[in-house]
Amino acid sequence: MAKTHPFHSPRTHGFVRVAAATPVVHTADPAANAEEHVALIKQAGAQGVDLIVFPELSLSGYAIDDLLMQDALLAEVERQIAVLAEAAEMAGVIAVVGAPLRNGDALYNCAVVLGSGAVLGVVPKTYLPNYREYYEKRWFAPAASRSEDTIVLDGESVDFAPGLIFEAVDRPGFVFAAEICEDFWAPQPPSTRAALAGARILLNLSASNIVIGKADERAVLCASQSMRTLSAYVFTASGWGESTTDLAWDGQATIHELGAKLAEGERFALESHLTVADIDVERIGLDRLRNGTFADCARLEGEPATVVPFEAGPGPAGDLLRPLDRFPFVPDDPARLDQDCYEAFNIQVQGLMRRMKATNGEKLVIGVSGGLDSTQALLVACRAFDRLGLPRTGILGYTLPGFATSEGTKSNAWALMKALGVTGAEIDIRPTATTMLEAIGHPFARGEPVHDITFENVQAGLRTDYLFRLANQNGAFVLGTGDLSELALGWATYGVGDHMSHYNVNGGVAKTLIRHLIRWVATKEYEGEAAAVLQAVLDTEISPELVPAGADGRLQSTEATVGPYALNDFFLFYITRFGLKPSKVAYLAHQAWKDAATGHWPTATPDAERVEYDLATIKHWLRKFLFRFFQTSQFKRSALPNGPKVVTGGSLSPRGDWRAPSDATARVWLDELEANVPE
Ligand SMILES: Nc1ncnc2c1ncn2[C@@H]1O[C@H](COP(=O)(O)OP(=O)(O)OC[C@H]2O[C@@H]([n+]3cccc(C(=O)O)c3)[C@H](O)[C@@H]2O)[C@@H](O)[C@H]1O
Ligand SMILES: Nc1ncnc2c1ncn2[C@@H]1O[C@H](COP(=O)(O)OP(=O)(O)OP(=O)(O)O)[C@@H](O)[C@H]1O
Ligand SMILES: NC(=O)CC[C@H](N)C(=O)O
Repeated sequence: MAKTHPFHSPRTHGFVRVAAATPVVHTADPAANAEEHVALIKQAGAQGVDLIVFPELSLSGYAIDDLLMQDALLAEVERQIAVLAEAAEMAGVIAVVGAPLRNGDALYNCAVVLGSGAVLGVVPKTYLPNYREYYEKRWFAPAASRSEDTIVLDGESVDFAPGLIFEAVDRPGFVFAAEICEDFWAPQPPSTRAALAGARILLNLSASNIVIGKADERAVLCASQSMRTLSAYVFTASGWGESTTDLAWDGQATIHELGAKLAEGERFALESHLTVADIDVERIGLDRLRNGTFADCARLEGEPATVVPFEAGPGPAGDLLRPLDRFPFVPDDPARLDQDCYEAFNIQVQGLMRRMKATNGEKLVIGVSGGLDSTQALLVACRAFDRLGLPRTGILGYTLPGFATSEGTKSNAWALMKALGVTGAEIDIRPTATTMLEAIGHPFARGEPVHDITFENVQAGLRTDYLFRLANQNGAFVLGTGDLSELALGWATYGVGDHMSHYNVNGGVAKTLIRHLIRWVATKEYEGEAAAVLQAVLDTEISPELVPAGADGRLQSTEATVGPYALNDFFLFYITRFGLKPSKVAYLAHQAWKDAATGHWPTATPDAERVEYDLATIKHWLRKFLFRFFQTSQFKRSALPNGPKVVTGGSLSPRGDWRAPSDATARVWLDELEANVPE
């Protein structure tokens, strides 16, 4: 399929490409500064940038003191604005530049928005710093003192006000506003109002001199402003060339979205350069949609804003320019992964401890298969018992071999129970299963190799039956093991089956994270025999082991049936956390997974798991996921045991993040996928 299909363009999926420009500054030389601007605007155009923003007073230089009062300088700035408007039009970008501009008898520190060969509007600075090293009130008037809401530039009258909103008429969600440096150090930055009025991209033109610790301060402000206002925040501060008479300038440039950093430029660089990223304005819109507090705040605190319409450029093409995790539930930054595992494990342990305490429980029952989920639940139980001061012998682990249980998993189960010091026991479920299969007249009981769903569920059901009765007999409760990914897929036997338990510690944890959690606990808490058996569990292929090996000797493989968990967890995150369209989920999955050699992998990902998926494979499994998730498995999620929410992607408990009817159809998602994802 030719890469010219609109599916392959970031623009189709609601991305806006922004550039934070860091030009070399020529002190008090507007013509030289304009040349730097033109070069960067051309570069941006060539990279498919939609919106480029320059630092504060970028046309004059910031630290020029009383030169700001010179007629020759101010007139030259006005002349160069016309030059830049033309350059922006030629490059097909919207440019926002910093300039000192006269209006009436006052001088304002302004953001000038240029598009379609003209000035679209001018935003004067609201908060002028006049403390410590800053003396802006000596030269500038604040926005609030203006007597006019328009300004005449190059013979044209345009809007002149803080909080102007610029909205693309041809690109839904491409709505931005600008503020100037000190503005966002104020307790109530103008950009907060702009966001409440609909702006999704907030720009900051800054001339923030650098002192030790300042870069972190700005990064915190950018992250928190983008998180609090559910927006993207683009910050660019003046760099090399600003006057060092009394201060120094590092040219920090960052792009944040919903609290996360998308891109960061080189600081203390000596060359003009761009920091570019694709902002997901569609996702910002969806997040605002589901977060009622944003709308409530807009009603309480919002003010009407002047909206300036504009025509956007053709938009970004080629690959997506933003960081994209292959595993949304497993960060590839080792420090972050360590923190996530610490939190996930402690959430699980706390959940269980509280339930043990509340029920005066001293024992629990768990089916130990030697697979990933029951291993993780067992590790959680051990930690909870240790912290409660209860002997681990109160954890009653049962290995319950059936018709397809392999020697490998059974011996792992036994080794695990022994190494962890819990009470182990084994009950062969085959005689009881045979009795049940006989009673219901199943052909397997007559010796026929019929391994259908009934055959599978008889075993899963009997295991559960045994565990619940053992719980009654021992004054214990049954610990559930099913994970978030299995809940998404309906990959559990309903009711009388592994779907049910008295308390489930894994229901909030995605399968891709469970693997890393086991690795994390193994490294932090265990050594010797226990660490070795945990590694053996990690090395075992995921299988329910309900159907005997085929003629080729291969065991039933879960991922061969439901698709790779790596992809399923990717789909799950973007569909439940943000409500993205299937075509966009497919696009993001393709960008993240199409090339195993690019991007980052979570540390400790085995080489064999460093795979790639082409678009056809992604579409195939996404189709299955959508059908399972939206159409066939909700009834299983509507009746779930208690258990803690763990990941930000959401829980699937009907008492938590996800409520849905159990009798819906997946049609709208399947149709959207077929219509918009090429074969
Ligand atoms: N919307 C709805 N509302 C109410 N009931 C609904 C329903 N849709 C189906 N049903 C009924 O539900 C039943 C089907 O559900 P269910 O009995 O669960 O059976 P089902 O989902 O067909 O089978 C369970 C699947 O989970 C797999 N499994 C089981 C155990 C462990 C693991 C694992 O690896 O962890 C995997 C197993 O391999 C099998 O593919 C049918 O009787 C059907 O009529
Ligand atoms: N042979 C077994 N012995 C004891 N319990 C079992 C056995 N097989 C399954 N179970 C119980 O049923 C649950 C679901 O079974 P399943 O095999 O699907 O999960 P798992 O092996 O723990 O992990 P995974 O789903 O990752 O393979 C298990 O977590 C376990 O509690
Ligand atoms: N130019 C400005 O508005 C600078 C003030 C800003 N608070 C800073 O610390 O850099």
